[in-house]
Amino acid sequence: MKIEIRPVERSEAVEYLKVLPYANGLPNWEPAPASWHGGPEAWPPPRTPATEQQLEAWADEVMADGFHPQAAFVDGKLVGGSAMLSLAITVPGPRAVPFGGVTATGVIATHRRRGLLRGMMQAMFDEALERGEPLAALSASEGGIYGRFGFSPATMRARWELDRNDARFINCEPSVGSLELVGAAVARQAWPLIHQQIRQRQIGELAPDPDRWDGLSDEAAGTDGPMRYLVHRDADGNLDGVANFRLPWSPLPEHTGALVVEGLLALTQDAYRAMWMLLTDFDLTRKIVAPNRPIDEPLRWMLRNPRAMRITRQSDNLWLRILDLPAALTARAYDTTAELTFAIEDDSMCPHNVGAWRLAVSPKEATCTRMDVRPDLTMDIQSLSSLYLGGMSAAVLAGAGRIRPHRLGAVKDTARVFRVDPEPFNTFGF
Ligand SMILES: CC(=O)SCCNC(=O)CCNC(=O)[C@H](O)C(C)(C)COP(=O)(O)OP(=O)(O)OC[C@H]1O[C@@H](n2cnc3c(N)ncnc32)[C@H](O)[C@@H]1OP(=O)(O)O
Repeated sequence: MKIEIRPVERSEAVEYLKVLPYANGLPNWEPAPASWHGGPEAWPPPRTPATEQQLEAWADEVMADGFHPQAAFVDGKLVGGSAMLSLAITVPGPRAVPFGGVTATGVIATHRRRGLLRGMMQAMFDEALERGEPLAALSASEGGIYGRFGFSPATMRARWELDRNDARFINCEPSVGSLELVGAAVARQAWPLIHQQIRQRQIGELAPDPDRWDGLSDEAAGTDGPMRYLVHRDADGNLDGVANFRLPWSPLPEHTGALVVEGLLALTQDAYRAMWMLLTDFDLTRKIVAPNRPIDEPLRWMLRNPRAMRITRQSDNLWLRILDLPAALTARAYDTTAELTFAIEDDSMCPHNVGAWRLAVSPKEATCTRMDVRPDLTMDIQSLSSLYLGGMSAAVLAGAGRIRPHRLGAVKDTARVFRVDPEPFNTFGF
């Protein structure tokens, strides 16, 4: 059996697409408990294979700038594919840092568990490092696969529910701006405009693809009905909030009357409050469901009864992988002045990260250099990747034995250096 891992050429792009589950109408995602989404069903797969015409159109996208596909060939036959997108993520500073986003991944069922994904992943890591991308990231289809490649959760998300009768606000003052229900054409303009400003301050947000919001439409989607769009304008008429919601129909009594908020971004507290006040008191609905929200949603603190907002699922969102340790750690900023010393003990896919490091930070600058004395703590590259955006607790990782301190106070110092507030969050994946 001869295995070859290499980038795809245009003449092979359709074959590459044909190994991907979604192009075959196969499941692309772990079957989530129904509670993850608004309705009674987990997100269904496309169910039917892509047509030759669709594959030809997608093949051009495979060769586009910024999309870096790799394929695995066994005895000359293309049996696996994966790709990295060159994107940017907002890290503490806030600053935009380039990263390689792993996407469009699959190996055909007859050729799995033979190391083909590992081979493609290594090739993609090496290429990302050559392009100067110090980080890789992904959304994991299954939680048990990607840790072995050095990825670890760096942002989280929550699904919550709130009964309409319990949605009583502490401050009910009317907004100084105005709300308007709009069509998809206005929403397609509002989302990029507002997201672009949010991305400049929200740690974890990603630069969108140019066509990210093209799919917003007024057409009905099965039993979900059409998506509805709400915008908020400030007192001068400038857009400062946007939300997408739907009112799905369900045959199950426990799911009827839900208003599902698929996305909501606000630039001001006034816009945030005004949009939630309308969405949580929509006539002829019973409860509000928000399936993809930050775990530190301010709405809870606006309610007279904060317990009424029930988190019904909390899960990992973006998984991060530090590829180039000193470049990554000096690309973000730090609020404090401190010196941390730590060792990374094992990183077979990026061996240049292994060893002892000294990270010296201040609000003005950060340096990260090798050292040869005993460091204050030892950790794996996954733990450092989870700490990087500032959303994970060093104490929890130490409690799990993933960070091993060699000095009293070393874990507390690590937490102080990396932690950010509010929690990192990304509104969408890739
Ligand atoms: C980021 C995204 O794109 S998410 C989409 C990912 N795609 C899918 O989930 C589609 C269905 N699955 C597949 O096509 C394949 O199983 C893939 C792509 C996930 C893995 O491809 P493979 O070539 O089988 O992986 P490979 O053999 O390199 O596995 C490397 C390691 O991961 C393990 N592994 C692979 N898949 C899984 C899995 N589904 N669950 C648990 N472990 C797994 C292997 O056992 C192996 O372990 P080892 O390092 O201890 O030897």
